[in-house]
Amino acid sequence: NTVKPFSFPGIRKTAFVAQQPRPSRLSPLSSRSYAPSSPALFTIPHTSGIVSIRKVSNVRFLTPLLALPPATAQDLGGAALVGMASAVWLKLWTSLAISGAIDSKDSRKLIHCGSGPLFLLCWPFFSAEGTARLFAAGVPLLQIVAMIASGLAKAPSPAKNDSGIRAGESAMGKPSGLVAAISRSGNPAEVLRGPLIYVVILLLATVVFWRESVVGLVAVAQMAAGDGMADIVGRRWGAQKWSFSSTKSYAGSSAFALSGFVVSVALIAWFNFWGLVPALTAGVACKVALISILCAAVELVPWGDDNIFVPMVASALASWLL
Ligand SMILES: Nc1ccn([C@@H]2O[C@H](COP(=O)(O)OP(=O)(O)OP(=O)(O)O)[C@@H](O)[C@H]2O)c(=O)n1
Ligand SMILES: C/C(=C\CO)CCC[C@H](C)CCC[C@H](C)CCCC(C)C
Repeated sequence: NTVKPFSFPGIRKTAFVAQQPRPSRLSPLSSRSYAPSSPALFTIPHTSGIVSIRKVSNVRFLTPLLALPPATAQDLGGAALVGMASAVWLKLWTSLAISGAIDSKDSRKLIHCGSGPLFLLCWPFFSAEGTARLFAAGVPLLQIVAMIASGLAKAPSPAKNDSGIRAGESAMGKPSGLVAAISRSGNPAEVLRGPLIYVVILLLATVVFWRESVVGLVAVAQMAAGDGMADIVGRRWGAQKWSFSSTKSYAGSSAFALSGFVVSVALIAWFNFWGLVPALTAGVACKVALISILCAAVELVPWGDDNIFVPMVASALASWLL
């Protein structure tokens, strides 16, 4: 690998892009090469023109990164940035849930809807090396460790104020930030169920599918956007229930199919933009629509965990149809 500097005219910044030889280790889909290179990850402010690698190495904090092979530096930097973005994302919803600005049910479902797709949106910023997926997988892995630590924490004692549950608190008392934002009742043990399974699925999608296949994209979109929106929409506008269910509504299932479809298609278009997957054709869009409808039907099944069954069925259907 070589490092090639280039400048953006008028922006007065220089980016360093790892110019990688077409990796033979990647799957046939990737090596078919839908794009020339990975995007620039680091931009280094400077005052004029193109800077040399020696000048950049004067930026102290970058020196250890520059000593690494460019692809490794890109993946390490990428994982650190995505990890930080993840912390900011969770902090945002946690603060809103704790302050009482939004209901913890909504913060939980908005985190559910957004985390998976946002994480996938970051995948193109990693290098084309075969090990890149392992660096990316470090983000859900660290999250799993944090969730196990929060989940094993002692449940807080019930709030002393019997007049009601204060904003940001629950029947279980005042839970920790993450627990407040992603558990239903404020019981830390709940983090070890649906939320933990969700992040394990993200980890598996990263390691197993990575960005060379649309299967992982579709599976995560159905689990995150589809299932999350079914709840958000169904709880508000889901008065008309399915005849066989007292909780699941037509509105919820329609929101599932529509959001699962829109987010799957958007992710495929994003990955195609970076040249990582083939262009979205009408045929592929129709198949994704069918997968979204079938996953919405799976969500109606009253047993099992949606965070397991939905991505399992979605990945099986996507592997078969796409
Ligand atoms: N097809 C669906 C799915 C969900 N809902 C609404 O969303 C709520 C929660 O549904 P669901 O996610 O299936 O319940 P749980 O799995 O128990 O909740 P969670 O995912 O938060 O664990 C339901 O009560 C219902 O109001 C709906 O109307 N139609
Ligand atoms: C509440 C959840 C599921 C319940 O059905 C989702 C839990 C999500 C995790 C707490 C957070 C996962 C973060 C991702 C690993 C990384 C997101 C990165 C992105 C850039 C925001």
